[in-house]
Amino acid sequence: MLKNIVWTIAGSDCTGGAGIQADIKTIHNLGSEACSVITAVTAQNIQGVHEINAVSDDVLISQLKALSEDKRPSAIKIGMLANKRQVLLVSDFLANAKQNWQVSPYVVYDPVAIASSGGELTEEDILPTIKQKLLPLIDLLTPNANEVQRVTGVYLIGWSSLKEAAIELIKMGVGAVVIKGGHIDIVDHACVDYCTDGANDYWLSSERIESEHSHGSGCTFASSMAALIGQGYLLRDAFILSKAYINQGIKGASQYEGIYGPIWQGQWPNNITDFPQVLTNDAPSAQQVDWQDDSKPSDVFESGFASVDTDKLGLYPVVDSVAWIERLLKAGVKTIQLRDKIHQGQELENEISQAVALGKHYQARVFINDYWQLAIKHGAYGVHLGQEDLEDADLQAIKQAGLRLGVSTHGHYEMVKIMQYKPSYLAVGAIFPTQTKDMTGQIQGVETLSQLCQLNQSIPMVAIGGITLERAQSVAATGVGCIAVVTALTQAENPEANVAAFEKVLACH
Ligand SMILES: Cc1ncc(COP(=O)(O)OP(=O)(O)O)c(N)n1
Ligand SMILES: Cc1ncsc1CCOP(=O)(O)O
Ligand SMILES: [Mg+2]
Repeated sequence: MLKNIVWTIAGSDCTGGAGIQADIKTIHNLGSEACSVITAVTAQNIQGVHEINAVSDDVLISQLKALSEDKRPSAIKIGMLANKRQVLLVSDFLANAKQNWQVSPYVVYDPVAIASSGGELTEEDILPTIKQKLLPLIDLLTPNANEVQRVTGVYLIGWSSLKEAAIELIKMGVGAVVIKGGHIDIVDHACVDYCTDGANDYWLSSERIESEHSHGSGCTFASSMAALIGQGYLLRDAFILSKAYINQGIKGASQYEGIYGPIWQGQWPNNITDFPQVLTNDAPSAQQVDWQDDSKPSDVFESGFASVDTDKLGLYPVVDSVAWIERLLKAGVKTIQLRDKIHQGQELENEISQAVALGKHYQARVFINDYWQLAIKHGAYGVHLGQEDLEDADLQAIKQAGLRLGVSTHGHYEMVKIMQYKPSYLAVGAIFPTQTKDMTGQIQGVETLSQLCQLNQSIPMVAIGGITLERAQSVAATGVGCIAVVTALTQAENPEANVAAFEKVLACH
């Protein structure tokens, strides 16, 4: 299989902990192919950088040219640029690539040299050239606190100042920003990172890990973002995965005890304890970091929602009428959802009450999609809510009424966010392209489903979207335990036979 190619344009760190060496290890270990363009050969050790040794313009250009011919990347990570000429050369190269290549590369810039412009990593002050030429070509900038302050002049003295600084950076032309929290001292016990593309904000918080081994963490983080976005992960998912990768790397670096050392560029992060918490306004983690003035603790986080009493919900048809509910319950289905997007008013209420009654009659788990008030009123087994539905729903009322709660998620970020609510199940979708609902940009694939199942071992999981009988085996092999389907039953020649066939596949896992 062809791997996704990622370039790193950066300086060599002879200790191997940062720079191009850290980038290559990260990109490779996260499953992409790493190509390198060396800007400088630094001589450094624990005491500091002794020499920069920028490569000549010709040497820089020849590397870019050679790789352009047959190793075009999906993403490029830029680190150390040693002087103004290098900034100009790389900017011209990127402008041309973005305009003329068939697939425009996603460019991540870790402005590692900015804080020391004219100092230990650059020959002269390169900041004005970077602002003028390079930043407008950058899709994602990953500065730390010092770099933010140097570029924007905004001092990070409260959480809102991160937003303020990011807006300034986006005005300078970058597509998105991650402000890394490692050097932000607004709170001392947590490390809070902020990501925005100007339209959406993502906040993560991890317990601060006290360590002497953080050399190379900025290079590693930016390379991880480039590798993951190059592989097709959304910004928010690359963000949380990269943060987990850094946490794993700092914890895993203990073999260098006693000296200032590099973080570990390990394998794919699949341990939930390495993942940060997603900050939401009402979550306990938000209180712990004094996140927003209006954030208030919510009781909803104190205990979980009612249990579905199994970790494998089996086949889960999602249907739009009482007639389908009755037919499939008769066929032996034990978990089913009424997803009625047509009826309203009294007709809708009648559908819901009949669906609930059928569930009781057949001793099956009937979930109601969207209409949580009517689900409570008619004593449904549970409700299923999407991400947007959650904003308006009274989760405490659903919990107090004893209803189970299922929630749709689309990737790592949303899954970790929703895990805080301890719902009765977590649905992941769409696994494959589907005709039933517009899921553009949200196709997860079996590999991501597998990663998510490995990460979340505490809440039952459901896979949905484009799952046919032929694909059921590969989905069930992820360990998901429940397959939700619409058309694989409602458009089947023999739905009853398909129910039995799906159940057979699921029973083997
Ligand atoms: C099991 C299951 N998973 C996901 C969905 C989608 O729910 P939602 O995101 O609320 O979208 P709509 O179904 O309302 O269009 C689901 N219904 N069931
Ligand atoms: C409701 C929903 N949510 C995510 S994908 C989807 C549709 C699944 O339908 P199908 O099984 O026909 O692909
Ligand atoms: Mg919904």
